[in-house]
Amino acid sequence: MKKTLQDYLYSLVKSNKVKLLSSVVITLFSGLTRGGSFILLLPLLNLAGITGNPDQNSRAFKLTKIIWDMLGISFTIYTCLIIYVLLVLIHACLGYMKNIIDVTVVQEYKQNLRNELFSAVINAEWGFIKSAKNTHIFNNIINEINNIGYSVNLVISSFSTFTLFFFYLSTSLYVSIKMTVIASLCIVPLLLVQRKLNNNAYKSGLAMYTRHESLFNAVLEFINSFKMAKSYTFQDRYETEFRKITQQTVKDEYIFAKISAGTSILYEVGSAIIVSIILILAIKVVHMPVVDLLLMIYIASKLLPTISSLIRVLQYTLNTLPSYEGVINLLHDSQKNQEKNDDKLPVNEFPKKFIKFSEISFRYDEEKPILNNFSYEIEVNKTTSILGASGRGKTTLVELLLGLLKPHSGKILLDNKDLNDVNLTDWRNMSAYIPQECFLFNATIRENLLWVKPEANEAELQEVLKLVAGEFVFRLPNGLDTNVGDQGIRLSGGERQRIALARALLRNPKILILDEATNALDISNELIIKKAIDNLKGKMTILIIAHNQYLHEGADETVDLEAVPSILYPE
Ligand SMILES: Nc1ncnc2c1ncn2[C@@H]1O[C@H](COP(=O)(O)OP(=O)(O)OP(=O)(O)O)[C@@H](O)[C@H]1O
Repeated sequence: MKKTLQDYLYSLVKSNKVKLLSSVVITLFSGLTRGGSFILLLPLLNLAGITGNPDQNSRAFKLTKIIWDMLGISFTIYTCLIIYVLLVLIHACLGYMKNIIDVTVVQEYKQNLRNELFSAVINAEWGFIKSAKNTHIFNNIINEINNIGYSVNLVISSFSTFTLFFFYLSTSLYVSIKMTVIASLCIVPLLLVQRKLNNNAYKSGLAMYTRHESLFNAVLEFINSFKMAKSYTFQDRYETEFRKITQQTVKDEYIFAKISAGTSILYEVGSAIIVSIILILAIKVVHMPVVDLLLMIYIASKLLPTISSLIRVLQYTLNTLPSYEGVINLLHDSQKNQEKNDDKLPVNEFPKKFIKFSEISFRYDEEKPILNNFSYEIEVNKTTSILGASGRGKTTLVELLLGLLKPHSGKILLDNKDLNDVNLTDWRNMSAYIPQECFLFNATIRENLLWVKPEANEAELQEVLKLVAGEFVFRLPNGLDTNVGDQGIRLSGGERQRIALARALLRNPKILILDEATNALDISNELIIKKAIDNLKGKMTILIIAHNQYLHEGADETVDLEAVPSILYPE
């Protein structure tokens, strides 16, 4: 906890040193002007005769007089009031500047952290992303960083409380060292009790972090399975589950509120006791002058709340520390699993002869090997069918070929280049992969198509749509400008697949991979797709995975994973 807190504060300081320093300097000046205006009140009371005749022994009076003499102005009630108003004006302007700087620091800190995390996640290996939980990534990027932002805001705002704390402390020391030491000793027991509350604040933050993820999970799972949930009439089940989580969230918040309120009580009562001790000692033992005694009480009544407010900032920071831990852990894990491309060989040309799986072994986990010493050679510009029962590893094979997954041993050769040594961006730019669940953005059909080739013209779009039986688009009232809804929900499954196929062809790939890409189509549309694929034969390398037999008809080669003895099938 202590180490993470240090790392968090260090990351904050490192994030924007100049602005943070400006904020501290402004806070210092702001504190001085505020303190100055407050100190002036006592000599003013003296000068007005409210606290009796000017008490020449009062330290506050002497200090003000020294400053007036240095400024070369006469020490009257009028000059005191003019300086007082001026100080308040400067204080307000500095406060305005500080607010602007603080907001910028918080927003820039959040923005940098969020950008860094997003970039690390998006550049991480597919194998890592596949094993991570979507809601974990989603919650950290969206929610937890906002949470950290609130804490950053509080930490920065506490600079002014810090300045005030040091100001009151030094004034208190100036007025009476003895009394200040006694008051400080009285605070020690409060700080000891406080430690336990701090630990509880961190633990409650951990519980809240887990709850946030459950909440995101519940919402996302419901959204993703909305149709199913409705058709199975499971709304009640979802609702009960959701209510349970929100109820637990309220409990977590309640626990932290209790910790925070407990701290307030501790310091409120503690302050009253300390002020009473100071009063008795100042009157009965030290025999302080009246003005200094008033000043001392005033300082104590101000100093103790600043300590209490600093402690509450610390507590809130500890409470949000699990958010920081979560974000940083995801960031580091993603960075450890980055796809490294910079030092790899560029792939300027598609392989001329073959793509070869050479003694490939792969498993997701130890007990479940998918491929074991698998070897196979795909001839370039040929059409290869990949056969095998469900769960045999057909998609895994394709993901290995695209470099999305890494084999545990063996090589994938592009002619004689090892896929491991080549630039994967170059390699993937030559391919078009249409997975089982084709993804469409919540945008128009045109925007979905242009995603792969922004410069494509209208004729190109129409051509690829015609190739894959996509003419239905032209009959839609808004044609290519029809919005497809979330994940293409406003289209039928078959229509979605045809758009995805058109998109793949628009890319003009060197290798086309169809992974159950037509399983939602009726026979007549599938025949049109088959004809389109037949027309592409010989022009590009094509891999077909399909449960439907006749899509494989006419393929140049067939790899039947059922018949490959070197494959250890999962049980
Ligand atoms: N991320 C993962 N973690 C663990 N096991 C996985 C993971 N992804 C896939 N598998 C397992 O690996 C095996 C092969 O999966 P794969 O998707 O490659 O099969 P497939 O032949 O394409 O199946 P289908 O025809 O049903 O799509 C399956 O048993 C699957 O459960």
